[in-house]
Amino acid sequence: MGTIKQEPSSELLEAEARIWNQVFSYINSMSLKCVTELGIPGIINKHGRPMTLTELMEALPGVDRAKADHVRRLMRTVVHSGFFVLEKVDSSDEQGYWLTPASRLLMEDHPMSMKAFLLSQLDSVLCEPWQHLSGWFRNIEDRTAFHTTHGMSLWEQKEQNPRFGHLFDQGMGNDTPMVADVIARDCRQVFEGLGSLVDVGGGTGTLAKAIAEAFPEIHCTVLDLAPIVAGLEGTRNLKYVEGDMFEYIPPADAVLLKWILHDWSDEECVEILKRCKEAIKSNEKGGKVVIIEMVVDDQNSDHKSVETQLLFDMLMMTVVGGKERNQKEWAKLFSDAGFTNYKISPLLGIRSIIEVYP
Ligand SMILES: C[S@@+](CC[C@H](N)C(=O)[O-])C[C@H]1O[C@@H](n2cnc3c(N)ncnc32)[C@H](O)[C@@H]1O
Ligand SMILES: O=c1cc(-c2ccc(O)c(O)c2)oc2c(O)c(O)ccc12
Repeated sequence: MGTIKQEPSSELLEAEARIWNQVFSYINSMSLKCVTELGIPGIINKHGRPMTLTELMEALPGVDRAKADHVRRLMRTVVHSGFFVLEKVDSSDEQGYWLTPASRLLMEDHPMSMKAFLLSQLDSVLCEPWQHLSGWFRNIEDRTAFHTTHGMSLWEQKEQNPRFGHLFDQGMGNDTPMVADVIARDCRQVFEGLGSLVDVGGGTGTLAKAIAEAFPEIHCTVLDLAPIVAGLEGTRNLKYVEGDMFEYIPPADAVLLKWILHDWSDEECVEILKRCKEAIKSNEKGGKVVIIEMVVDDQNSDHKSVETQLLFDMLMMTVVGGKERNQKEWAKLFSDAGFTNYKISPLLGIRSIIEVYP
């Protein structure tokens, strides 16, 4: 009697494939990092038309022609992920690599380049903490897995490791041109009519500078910690103030918080928001706080957007000890800090502009 061979069920095979796909998804990130480090988006752009593998090999500095087939396989992966397309090259049967909107943003000299963002996020300083996440869950001492890994906060690491510090600041800075563009074009009503604005935790002032230019009537102040703003020169309608947002925020018609509150716990956010409320209290129309952050929405948003928001939330938990919040969580913070009203405008992709009123 022959044995009956039991085929693995299709469900099992699907489960296996799902695990492979999830386990290897970091290879997508790292392949994209490699393509970016090799400068391939810029090389194809400079070429000006779809670029064959042979042409790419000729233009790639420091990569031996013997690696052509490896480059082809690398490119096949990032084409599959949607970062490049294969297009017919004029007057030949050959196909060449061409850019998509996403790979254009990885060119060094694109005005809204995200190259530094990619390189900073995939640096080993920020990847290593993920190896220690479960260890951190079992450890009640450390605020984050970043602490468990590096023995210090992200902000301390930036100071101690200038290579990483510079890379991280450049990566954060990558976000500003996109936000500044949307503010100046699609969100003018949020800033129009203000006489003064303080950008709390505004770093070296790239966003405040863009606002000061787009709205010449607004007097802008950048508040950040002393080491960040020391020695920076203002302009006619922009000045720098050193200080701690938990202590005191200078008075203004509006306070701007971009990517600040997601670094902090609910209790810390309420403290910051109370200082904001004091800062706007002398405004006769009541003033407002303008927050640029995500509002996590797992009910109405599409699957990919929610996934990106959840990944950001995990990043905040792991690197700084903050969190991304849903509408209910935001509403609670505002009411706990003594504000009476707020308006959420989802104008910035998966982020929103939240206007909060006393
Ligand atoms: C994640 S960065 C955001 C920077 C900028 N708003 C942006 O969106 O690019 C957080 C900023 O908060 C600043 N910061 C941290 N603690 C602060 C404090 N107690 N008072 C003022 N600024 C602070 C940091 O120096 C840093 O520039
Ligand atoms: O690791 C971080 C990365 C970023 C970041 C995200 C998307 C971008 O396009 C960008 O240019 C920077 O933002 C952070 C942040 O806002 C924090 O408060 C703390 C850590 C991070």
